[in-house]
Amino acid sequence: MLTAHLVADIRAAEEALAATLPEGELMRRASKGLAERVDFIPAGEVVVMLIGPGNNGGDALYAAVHLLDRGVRVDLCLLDETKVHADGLAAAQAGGAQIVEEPSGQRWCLDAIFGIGARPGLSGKAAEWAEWIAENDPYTVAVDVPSGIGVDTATLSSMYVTADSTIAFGTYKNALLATPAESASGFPELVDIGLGPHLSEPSLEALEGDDGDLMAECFAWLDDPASHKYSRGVVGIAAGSEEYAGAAHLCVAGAQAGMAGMVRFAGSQALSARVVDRAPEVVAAPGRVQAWVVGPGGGDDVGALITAALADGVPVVLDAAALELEYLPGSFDVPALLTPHAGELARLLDTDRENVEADPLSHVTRAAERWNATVLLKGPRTLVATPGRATRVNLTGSLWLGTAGAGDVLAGLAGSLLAAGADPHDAGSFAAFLHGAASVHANPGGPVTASDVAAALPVTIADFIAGTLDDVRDWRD
Ligand SMILES: NC(=O)C1=CN([C@@H]2O[C@H](COP(=O)(O)OP(=O)(O)OC[C@H]3O[C@@H](n4cnc5c(N)ncnc54)[C@H](O)[C@@H]3O)[C@@H](O)[C@H]2O)[C@@H](O)CC1
Repeated sequence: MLTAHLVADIRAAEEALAATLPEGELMRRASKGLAERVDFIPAGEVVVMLIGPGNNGGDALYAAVHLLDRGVRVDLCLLDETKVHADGLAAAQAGGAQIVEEPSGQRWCLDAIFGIGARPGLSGKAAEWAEWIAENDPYTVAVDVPSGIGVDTATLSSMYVTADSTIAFGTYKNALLATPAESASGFPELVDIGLGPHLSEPSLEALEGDDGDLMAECFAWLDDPASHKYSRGVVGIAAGSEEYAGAAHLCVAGAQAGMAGMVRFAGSQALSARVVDRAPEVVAAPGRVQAWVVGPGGGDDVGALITAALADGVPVVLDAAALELEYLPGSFDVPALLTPHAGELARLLDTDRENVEADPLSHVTRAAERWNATVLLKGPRTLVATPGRATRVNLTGSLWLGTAGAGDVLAGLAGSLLAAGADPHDAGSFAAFLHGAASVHANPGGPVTASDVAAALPVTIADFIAGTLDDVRDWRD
């Protein structure tokens, strides 16, 4: 699992660690790690380092010494000559770094204007440098975080640096993993400076390919050779309508590909007949379920279906047509997973889609607290927020997953994990992870249909549990 921490927690950890180390050791570790991570810059090339007033600039100045040692030339642009890491500057200059007035012509750039001490936005010289990067497109490496973005909020500002890669120290920051700020960080890499034992709970987590054992832990019956379809759980699907019959099929396909032992379908006689015709394993008779999925492609009866599902007192997944304010209780008293996209979440929170997209972390957290539920906000980096838990951000999948019906498959899959024993936070985040991974497996680098994704899920799940899943992260290089 990748983890990101808030600035205040990182500072506390750095303080605790620094107290156990010789003076300056942390910056030595950071700058050495930084220099190692940019070893692809060839000797003889010129790197321009944009140096701000704090320790972020200090990291780059000490890294300059390593680069100079191996024949890379270093130009330094100082944001403020009166506020610069003096010892770092002296070391870089002693190694042969030149101070230049402004960046011009260099093909390599290190953004060390601001690190975790940054306030969002850039002005004056820093803004001019960010414009120079945007116009001239040098290969840009951000030191710890790209300057100008909201480090904790993962928001963008009116002016910020867009990097090709970011070398982060100690832990990821929210801005390196969550949208929209992650788009400015390029490919983020981590340098271990020994912070781990001093870090508190993460603010953000991201599942990785080798986290299959975490998913397996959610399902006690996996260890029981005598488990049967009912011990695996029954998921009830109330999806589809005359107009959107396909949603019923896709939601059922997602549910069948998941962990539950049985799928029960609740719908009109005509729709039920179609579903069973296509998926003969589905039971279309009333009966007990361990979780309900309500809403994908839903029609006029969605309100009644939600009322019936909630009356069962079992966990629920509410998606699409079910995500109307009038249908939701003031606060859920059953485990609930809501799966809106940005537009649906905006409607629920009475705001605009643009506001949600500009600051998804705060909106998804607000909604989770407002309804005492898990909220899975679908998007290029799907977020799963639950009160009292670290929010999870999903890194699998690609833009090809933006296809009709993909959400129906996701809702069915999440319901299947919920019915099989996972809590809504795990069900939502593992479903998002598997859904993205399956889309990559189904056709790496090309178009997929929602049916392709559902079809690729069982093997993806097997690989994930076995720990043999290929890298399915989409760092969008
Ligand atoms: N604290 C430590 O022990 C370590 C810190 N490290 C580095 O230190 C960085 C943090 O250093 P600092 O706390 O000095 O903070 P920064 O280097 O991020 O700089 C903060 C300074 O910039 C100013 N500033 C911030 N945003 C601004 C804006 N938008 N416009 C104008 N001025 C702005 C602040 O007023 C402050 O003076 C980390 O990101 C990391 O690179 C690493 O060396 C690892 C160890």
